[in-house]
Order: sequence, then structure tokens, then C-alpha cells
Amino acid sequence: MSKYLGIDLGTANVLIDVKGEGIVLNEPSVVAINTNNNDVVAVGKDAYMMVGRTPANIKAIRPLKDGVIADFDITEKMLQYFIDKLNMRSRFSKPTIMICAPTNVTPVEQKSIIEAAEQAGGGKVYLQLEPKVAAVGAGLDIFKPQGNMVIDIGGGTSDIAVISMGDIVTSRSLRFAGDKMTSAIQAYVKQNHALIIGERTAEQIKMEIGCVMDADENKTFSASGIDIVTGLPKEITINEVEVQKALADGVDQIVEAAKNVLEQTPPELSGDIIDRGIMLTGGGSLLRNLDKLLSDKLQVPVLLTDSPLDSVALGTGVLLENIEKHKKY
Ligand SMILES: Nc1ncnc2c1ncn2[C@@H]1O[C@H](COP(=O)(O)OP(=O)(O)OP(=O)(O)O)[C@@H](O)[C@H]1O
Repeated sequence: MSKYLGIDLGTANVLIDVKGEGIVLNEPSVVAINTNNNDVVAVGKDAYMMVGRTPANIKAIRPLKDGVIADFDITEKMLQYFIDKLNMRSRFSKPTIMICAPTNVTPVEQKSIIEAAEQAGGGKVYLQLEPKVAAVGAGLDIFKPQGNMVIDIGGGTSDIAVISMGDIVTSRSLRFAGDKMTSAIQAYVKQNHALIIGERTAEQIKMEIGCVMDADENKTFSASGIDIVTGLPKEITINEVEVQKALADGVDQIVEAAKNVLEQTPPELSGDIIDRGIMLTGGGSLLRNLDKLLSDKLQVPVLLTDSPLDSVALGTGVLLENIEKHKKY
């Protein structure tokens, strides 16, 4: 029996959707390498546990960064590892695969991603752009002649796109997204609390008390790190108002980019967007009140999708189910 696999090859997470089974794999895009011999020590969840905690000869690497493939060989190994984990060769006769890669992947990299999937046992392999598939996964019918706008805030990129009849009409891709939000929190804590915190701690702060509007100073998080002055371990308490301050500049960039896309959108499609609203998706959209803030600044309703972290993988499922129908697009 032929099978269909959808893969969200994200900067932060890799998700795999199997038609008829749903999302069967969801792991961080991290690989731990032994620097003495370049052997892969761990991939995914196991490698993520090692971030900031490795000895000198082990490096935990994120092979995709800022929406581009920073280390292609390791990306290829990671992709093969995840596909192999599904035991595809023994379970399926060559499955049809749809891979969604970051928007800034070069044509050469696109070809190599397709080859990696073929080598891992794939039959026909399609590559798709993330914002389009995220829109489908968020429930939009992008194939009708009507304007659909999506803001997808991932780990490496924030992609803003207006889509009609299955294609992108106007778009912007920003290299400010979840990863840079985490770095902004690290920089804020260093400057205002004289404390160096690790990437995982900063990410936890973001997930627990990340907020962009109407922050509440009673919502707090205790974070540990290294005191800049004494060099000794120290714990501080940070509140939501501080996190809002740390994220403000970056969030402004997203607002400006979205305004820019709206300005370039043809009037008929703009009318549709005003009626139907903007769909907000991607893990970064889980920051508290981001939908409210965008709606306020853009003067258009903004809807947060139900499972922002799963939209791309779910979108591949929908597209693969209707692959014959959508082939013309
Ligand atoms: N509750 C939360 N609050 C804020 N940010 C969150 C939350 N949960 C996850 N994130 C962030 O979402 C980002 C990952 O989102 P997602 O999985 O959509 O990205 P991706 O598809 O891997 O990346 P890209 O689209 O750039 O390739 C990470 O930066 C993560 O820290």
C-alpha cells in the first residue's frame, strides 16, 4: 500500500505527519556531534537535552538557523535519522513525501533535501514553502480566488504572506522569530540583572511568561545563571513586564513587515483579509497577547490557530490527501 509522509523541516522542530495516522514524530532540530571524529552522538530530543551541557569534545548543533540551512551535511543526517526512525523501508512501499523547508532555502539545497528524502526511502518527493502549508494547516482554503493572509512565526523566520488561488501574492520573510526572541531575553537579563543565562533557560522564560501587551508584573519566573561580577551561580526573579520590554523591538519589526505586506496587497484581496482576518500561526505566535497586539496595530482581526506548532505538519497532511486535485498548482 502506498503511503504519504509530510515533513516540517523547521529551524526549531521537525514534525512528521503520516496520512491516516496523524503526527507521528515531533522532535527538536538539534544534533550532537563528537568533534574528534564527527560522529553523530544524539539527534532530536536527546540532543536538545545536551544544549549548554556538553563536554569539550561534544557539540550540540542546530543545523538550521535563521531560516536557512547552516550545515547541510548535518541537516541531511538529521533528516535521514528521523525518516529511518519511522522504519519506512519495512513498513511502506516507497512513500510519497512532501517536505516543507524554510523560505530562504537555495535551489541547490532544495535539490539536496529532495535527494536526502529519496535516499531515506522516499518515492516521489515534493518540496513546499512553509507559509503556504502553514495556512492550509491552520484551516484556510488557499485554492479559492480570495485573499488569505497568514503570519507564521517560527524559530528562525517570521513569514508573512497573502495567498490566493494556491499561490503567494505578496510576502515578507524576516529573520526575527522565536530564536531571536530567546536571544533578546538573554541580552535583557545580562544587561538588567548582570546575569548570564543559557539558551534553554531563556527559552523557558519566553514560554512561561512571554508576553507582548498588557503584561502583568505579578507573573514571574526564577532563573539561574552566572553572576557577571562574581562569576558565581545566582538566581534572579524576572517578571512579565520585563519580558515584554525585552521583546518589544523585535515585535515592532513583525508589525512593520505585516503593514508592508498589507500595503502591497491588491485592493480586492485586502477586502477579503479585512472580512476574514489574518491567521496567526507558528510556535512564536503563542506569546501572550500577540494576536491582540497585531490586531490593534494593523486594524484587522487576527485569529490564533488552534495548534500553532503543528500547522505545517497538519497542512502537509491536507495537501497530500488532495495531491491529485492540487497538482495544477
Ligand atoms: N509557549 C510559547 N511561547 C512562545 N514561544 C514559543 C512557545 N512554544 C514554542 N515557542 C517557540 O516557537 C518556536 C518554534 O516554532 P515552530 O516549531 O513553529 O518553528 P519552526 O517551524 O521549527 O521554525 P521555522 O518556521 O523558522 O523553520 C521556538 O522558537 C520556540 O521557542
